[in-house]
Amino acid sequence: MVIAGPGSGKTKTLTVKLARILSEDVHEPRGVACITYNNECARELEQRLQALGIEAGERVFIGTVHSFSLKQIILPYAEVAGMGLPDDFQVASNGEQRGALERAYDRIIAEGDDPHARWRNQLDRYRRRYLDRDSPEFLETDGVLAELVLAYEEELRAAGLIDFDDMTLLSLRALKEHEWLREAIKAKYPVLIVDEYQDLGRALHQMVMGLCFTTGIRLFAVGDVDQSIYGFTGAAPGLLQRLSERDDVETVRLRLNYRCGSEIVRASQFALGEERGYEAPEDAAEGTVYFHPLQGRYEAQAAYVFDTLLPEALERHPNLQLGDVAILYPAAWLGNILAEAAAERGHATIRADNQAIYPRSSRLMRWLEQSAIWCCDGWRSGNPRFSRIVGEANRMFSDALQTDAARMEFQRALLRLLWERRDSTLSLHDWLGALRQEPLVEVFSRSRTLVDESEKLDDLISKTAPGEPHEEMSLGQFCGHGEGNNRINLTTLHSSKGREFRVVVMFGMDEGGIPRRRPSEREIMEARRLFYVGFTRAETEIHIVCTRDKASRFAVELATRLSEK
Ligand SMILES: Nc1ncnc2c1ncn2[C@@H]1O[C@H](COP(=O)(O)OP(=O)(O)OP(=O)(O)O)[C@@H](O)[C@H]1O
Repeated sequence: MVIAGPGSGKTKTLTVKLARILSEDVHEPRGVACITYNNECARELEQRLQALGIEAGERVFIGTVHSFSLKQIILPYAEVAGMGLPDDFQVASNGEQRGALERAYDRIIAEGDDPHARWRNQLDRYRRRYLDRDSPEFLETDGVLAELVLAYEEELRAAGLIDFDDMTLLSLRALKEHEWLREAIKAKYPVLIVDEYQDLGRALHQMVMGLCFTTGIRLFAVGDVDQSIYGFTGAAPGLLQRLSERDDVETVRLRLNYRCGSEIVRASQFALGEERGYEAPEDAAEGTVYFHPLQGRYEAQAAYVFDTLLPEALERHPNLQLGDVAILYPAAWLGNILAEAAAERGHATIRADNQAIYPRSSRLMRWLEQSAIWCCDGWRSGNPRFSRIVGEANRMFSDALQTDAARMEFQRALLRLLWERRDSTLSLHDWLGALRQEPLVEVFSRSRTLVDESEKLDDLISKTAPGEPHEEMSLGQFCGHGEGNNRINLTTLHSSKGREFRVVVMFGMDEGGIPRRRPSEREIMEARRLFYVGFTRAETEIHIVCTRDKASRFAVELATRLSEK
């Protein structure tokens, strides 16, 4: 287990280790399973592995704990493990989940309030917190919630559906019950690799305990308790600590931060409020921390970022490209203000938050971007290669493309379609529509797991339709073709995790935003870690933009401690 701070090379170590294990330790047909927090992290790992000459495929599973549960446990073993699912079960869409909650609410609570606003988060948290449905903790900690959870799960099951949390819960239950299932997983994947352990929650932790410490799968995990920012989704960073303290776990701690300039590394520990002894390597550049207490509304502050802060940074670093710059903010609505200000000045942006025109973390969307790049230029440059696009499709659509003949037919249809549309000026709407119509329609109709993803595609198709706000969007704009590395990154602090940029602007660093209004002790601690995660994305310059007189307590403390030196 590697426990280390930001920029210490955890992800780099993990990918190199994975590559070495695959080429030297684990021989065909066995492989390695690598579990990470979200699809964005999975893509990042796949790309880094590719740079080492390793394609994810038959022998390497890279994905979230949900996709591991679904693809490696539920789909192959639901029936023999007696999971009680119908043969043709489906993954519930958002609408179906809402329906199940409404029906469960009417059965159990029925007080006339909005079940989604009032109960959804509580329900999710309770389900992730208490995994064993027969345990006294589950049944007694909150009797009403326990009943609501049971009713909700019954409603889903009655409709032949499972949702995301079910994936891990059902898998965990089956693994606990059946030693043969654990042995089967071990036969296929004698090594399990886990990235971002601190954010993965109880279900994964219990899976790891069963698969690794009972069944004997080798474990390699990396994490950082200080970067735990998903408490609200059930992350429990204490589990990482507990694992590292076991006698049969060797824990390695890394001290150097290779990413950030030395001044930024030093300041980052003030941002966290803990002295961790992290340092930059001896030959590291210094890096600079800037504070910008501003007056006025966020619109005016955004104008300052684009008209003053950014031009000055570009002047200091003549080879800086806009793609090396990221603006981070605590909530997506601030991203709207920034996106508008950027557009008014003719800057292209890439947004990674839930207000983005489509969710960048979606696996299908990433695949569509890659296919679009192929149409714009990849068919000529080999970047990406068509075989890679097909490989990813085969993995993503594995439950719909089960035979060689089906895969071949899909590949032919896809190639024909993309080949005829090698033009970056095509309307995105038409391109997506054609893809949806031909190769994808079959896949979606045969798949039991892609309802959510197909809804995202349909949503994007309607947002780009004639008369809609994004009707002008071209294929090239969709995938950033021709803009090189010139799109400014706009992202929430949460989505900036794991990434790095030469210049980072932390925007809206105000009380009420980070932490939120009237925070609990726990929320203050998590907000501080979020502040720290954002801060440590910067290589060369970090800019804290805040409202004068309203600055976040974390920014104030940081400025005070830096001025004390
Ligand atoms: N031993 C090393 N020597 C030089 N550079 C390194 C070394 N290890 C990692 N790096 C570089 O440092 C940067 C940070 O590495 P990486 O992303 O793996 O860190 P991390 O620990 O996963 O960070 P975080 O937790 O903040 O996401 C990368 O640019 C990586 O290439």
